Amino acid sequence: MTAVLELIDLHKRFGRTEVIRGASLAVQRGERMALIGPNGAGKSTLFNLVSGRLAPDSGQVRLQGRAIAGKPPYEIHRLGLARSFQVTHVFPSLSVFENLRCAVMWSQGHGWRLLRLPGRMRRANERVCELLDLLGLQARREVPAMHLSYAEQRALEMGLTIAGGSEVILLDEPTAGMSRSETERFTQLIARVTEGRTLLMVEHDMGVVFGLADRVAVLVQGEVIALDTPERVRADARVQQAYLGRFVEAP
Ligand SMILES: Nc1ncnc2c1ncn2[C@@H]1O[C@H](COP(=O)(O)OP(=O)(O)OP(=O)(O)O)[C@@H](O)[C@H]1O
Repeated sequence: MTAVLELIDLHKRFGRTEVIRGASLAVQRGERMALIGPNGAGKSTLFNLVSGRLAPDSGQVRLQGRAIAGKPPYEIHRLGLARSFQVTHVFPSLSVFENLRCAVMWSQGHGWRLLRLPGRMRRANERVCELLDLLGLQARREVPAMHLSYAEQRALEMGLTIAGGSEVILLDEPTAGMSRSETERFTQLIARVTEGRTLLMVEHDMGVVFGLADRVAVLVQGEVIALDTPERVRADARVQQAYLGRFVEAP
């Protein structure tokens, strides 16, 4: 197996507090990995180090073998890593179609003027149609994003994340705020849109973790203390201790 994304001995401190303390893990090509850990463990910080929002104090991040730590987010995106955020980044007054087309254009490095070239416009529109089918949003394509339901907005956000066809997808709490039935549908959507890609996601919902993840990485106080299949991680005594036993409540 080939590691597509590698985190190697990462360290990051804010002031006097070391938040990431030698975190290492490798995500294999085509794997779906969940990153879990108690509140304040450093999950978002780790995502920020991988996606380029923060630079590590030491250590390295490798994307398809290439060192990316410290590069700006747009460059890391162009190299094949896309990240979603807990807060949605949609343009509220633009339609679903227009939002997706902006993301497709941006990922190809085109501005509006270049899109006027007929070939580019046609290719961008075709890609948007593929995305609408994949997301189940074809019937909602002309609706302004602000009129979508919460779950539809999250689906659109997912579309914006994958629009550029990145190999590696980072999802930050993709089902946060959803009802049980919305969560189940969205879990299926995540499985569909990440088919054939590599996924690393922060997720608190153990139903989603067990439904999607091939392996689970457990971050506690800035260190990866376990990295294994969901079942083995659930049985790990250190994980039980870190979660004060609550992890056993998983399905
Ligand atoms: N920019 C920052 N400046 C100072 N401290 C920070 C900064 N970002 C995060 N922290 C601190 O780092 C620690 C880890 O935060 P982080 O958000 O990465 O944890 P988390 O595992 O994502 O938590 P949660 O599950 O609650 O979202 C926390 O104590 C937080 O207060």
